[in-house]
Amino acid sequence: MKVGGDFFEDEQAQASFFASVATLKNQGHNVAIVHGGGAQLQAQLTALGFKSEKHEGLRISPDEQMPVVAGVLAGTLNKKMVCMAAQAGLTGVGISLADGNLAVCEEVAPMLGAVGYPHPRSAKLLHQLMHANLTPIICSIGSDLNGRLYNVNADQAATCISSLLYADLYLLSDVSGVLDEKKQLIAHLDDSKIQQLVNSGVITDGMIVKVKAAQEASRTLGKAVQIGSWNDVSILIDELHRNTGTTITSSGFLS
Ligand SMILES: Nc1ncnc2c1ncn2[C@@H]1O[C@H](COP(=O)(O)OP(=O)(O)O)[C@@H](O)[C@H]1O
Ligand SMILES: CC(=O)N[C@@H](CCC(=O)OP(=O)(O)O)C(=O)O
Repeated sequence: MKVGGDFFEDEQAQASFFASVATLKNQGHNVAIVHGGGAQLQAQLTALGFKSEKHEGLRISPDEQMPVVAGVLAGTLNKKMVCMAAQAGLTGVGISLADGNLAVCEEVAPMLGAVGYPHPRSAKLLHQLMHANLTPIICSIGSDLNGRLYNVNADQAATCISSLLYADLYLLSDVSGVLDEKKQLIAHLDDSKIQQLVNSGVITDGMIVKVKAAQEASRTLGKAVQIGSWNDVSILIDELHRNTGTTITSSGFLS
């Protein structure tokens, strides 16, 4: 499960999300959590006098800004997530994509600076943590084999983790799912419909990155991916595969 958007500003959502994760664990499901924090990172960069812009939903991240980027995402927010988990009775272990050889990053484009695309490497650490009844809480900071740190979009980080675990993927944000031009929830999207909605400007900004990450996960895993709200996560408990948001299926997906 991946949480992003205003999650860090909403204490009620945090409590109910982690309570739901605890219930899922008690029901015998293993859960790994990936988190974003773009809004909090933006606020910290601004407070420190850095200008920060996004290109097609990805934050341009000069290497000299990486201490702040990593400080917020892998530091403050990752540890806050571990504390929230503890309040729900879960023992979380906060890690990054760079830990345990989970992933190796590749620079996306020189003009974006240290923005990385994560290639999955080893699920060993995740399996060991979950086997020990610990909940992995993963931030979207990665590295390459030369030791350069990268800022990874958290939806892409979640896709990487789901493919390592062959796990069902839930991308949970502050919207109920993908919305149409009348702001109505779209129950199901496939490749051609996504392309159409992106071309017509109905899907924009961070949602473009999110649907593309969901498409990639659906293709790799051969199963549907959910885009929904962390507010609805408790509904998932009774029926894990119930769709409360938008279900994404991509070519190669076999039902
Ligand atoms: N068609 C759409 N449906 C829903 N949200 C959309 C759409 N197009 C753009 N958005 C925007 O995308 C945002 C979610 O993407 P993003 O902010 O990157 O989420 P997160 O931080 O959870 O990854 C929504 O809050 C909304 O402002
Ligand atoms: C490269 C890139 O764009 N990285 C993201 C990482 C955080 C993120 O994705 O947070 P949300 O899920 O809350 O949006 C960023 O800097 O905002």
